Amino acid sequence: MDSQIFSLLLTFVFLLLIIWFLMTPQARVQTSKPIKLLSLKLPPGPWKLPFIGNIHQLFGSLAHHKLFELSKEYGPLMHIKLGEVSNVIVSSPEMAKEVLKTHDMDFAQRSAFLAPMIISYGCTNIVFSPYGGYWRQLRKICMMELLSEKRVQSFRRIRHEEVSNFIKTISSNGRSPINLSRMIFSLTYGVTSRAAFGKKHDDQGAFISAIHKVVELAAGFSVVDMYPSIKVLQLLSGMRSKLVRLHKETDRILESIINEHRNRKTEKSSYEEDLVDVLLRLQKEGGLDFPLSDDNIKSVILDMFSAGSDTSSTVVEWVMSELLKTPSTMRKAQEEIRQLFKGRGHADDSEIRELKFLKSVVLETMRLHPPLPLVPRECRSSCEIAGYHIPVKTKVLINTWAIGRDPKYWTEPEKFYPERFLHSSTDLKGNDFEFIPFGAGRRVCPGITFALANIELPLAHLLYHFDWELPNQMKHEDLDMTEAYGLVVRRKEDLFLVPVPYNPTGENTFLRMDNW
Ligand code: HEM
Repeated sequence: MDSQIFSLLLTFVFLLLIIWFLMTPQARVQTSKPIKLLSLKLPPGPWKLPFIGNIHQLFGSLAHHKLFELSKEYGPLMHIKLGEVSNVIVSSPEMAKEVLKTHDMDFAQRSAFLAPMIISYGCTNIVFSPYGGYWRQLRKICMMELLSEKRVQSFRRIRHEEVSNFIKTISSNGRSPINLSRMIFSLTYGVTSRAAFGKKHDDQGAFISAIHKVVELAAGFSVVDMYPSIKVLQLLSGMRSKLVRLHKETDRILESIINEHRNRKTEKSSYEEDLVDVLLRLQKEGGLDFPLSDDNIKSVILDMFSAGSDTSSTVVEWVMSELLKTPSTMRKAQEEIRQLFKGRGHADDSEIRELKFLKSVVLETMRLHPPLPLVPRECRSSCEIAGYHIPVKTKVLINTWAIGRDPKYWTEPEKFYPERFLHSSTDLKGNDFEFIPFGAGRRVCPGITFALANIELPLAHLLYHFDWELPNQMKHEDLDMTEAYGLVVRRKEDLFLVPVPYNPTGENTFLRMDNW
């Protein structure tokens, strides 16, 4: 947990104790309800302090690190209490399989908390809507229409144009250090904006910055989410007003985009449709079990950005960081790409997909840096796992960061060694429980194809067109790999690098990208 959250927590713990004692006896009985559950055979866990539970045990480090450490002592199915909220932490492939496969139905839901309630129109988005008919319909729209293989392919031109501009911008910078992190995030948002809205919108900057803030606030570890019954905290912490402001901003922008699309005179072919077009068409056609409202459309579009952009960008950022740390692996990846691009300066998407070593590099990076290290679920109906009782409404966090480091499955788990994936047929859809960066089961990520296209293409070009150096003669081993706090775990410090153009034939290969 970062220092900002730590100081916020300390302030509020004191405040909370006062509020708790001032509460009526009736209300105190209510907050003591979850404590009663401890008399059942819950999974083991560290001793809980009154009122704060195990909050203090998450201080000093990021939650997924601390939880991994605790799981070594208490086991792969561990019970902790954060304020009022009961949490079960899953830290091994075996337990993940139990939760996400054997008991998939029981855990096919996420806990609603304040940020998605306010930002995503009362959790009517795909990510947070409760399991049931509404979610099933949205999910189907997602799989069949928005994120299907065919749709992702239809955005090929957009990806190529954006990557081409990205590479040209880097090359125009000469050999001075660039903030590669910022450029990667802006590239992914650019591609997503054009895929969702058809063009880069005038308000794109404001929209992206609002989404960034939403992702920051949506980790679910804020005081307001740990004490959901003490509503006054939402006001005292300023969280509610911050979220309401962000919601108004994103809603205003999405409203104007929807109106713009509605007022457009010309019809588009299905191949040219952007995501807003698709959703408006489905709204007009009807045929769903519920009328698709404008707010439903907005919440789905928000998902595409909030669930899709930072996650994909952060993988590219971590790949570049890991390759900078291990120059021999960087060279190996470059050799493979340079062989494929030889004489052309580019390659087809299908050829890039066949780059075995690049793929292994991406997988190994996601093993060590899963963008969502704690996959959130909720128990829908009480059940038994490994002989322990999991009460309904328990929050479940699957620690994919810990699972990717399980020494039973990974030799030298902390080592960045892409070769371990070279001859394996690793499945990303959640069938191999020792590697589940996209989750598993009914609520597995539906954006895998879209994500991989947005990761592999820019990476192949970054590695083909440039050699990379660290600024100020920094040594590779000194590159800081500290993670930042957030729902999506990025680098704490932006990645500044010096690009050295690679130009084997002496001609300008960047220009060739125009004919790509
Ligand atoms: C490297 C990139 C990405 C990673 C690592 C990632 C990871 C995840 C994970 C772990 C989940 C939760 C799965 C579970 O509960 O089992 C998830 C859900 C989701 N992801 Fe992704 N994701 C990525 C990219 C994307 C993209 C590009 C999109 C869309 C444009 C997307 C849309 C979604 C949605 C809508 C859900 C909610 C699914 C549901 O609840 O039914 N993701 N993602």
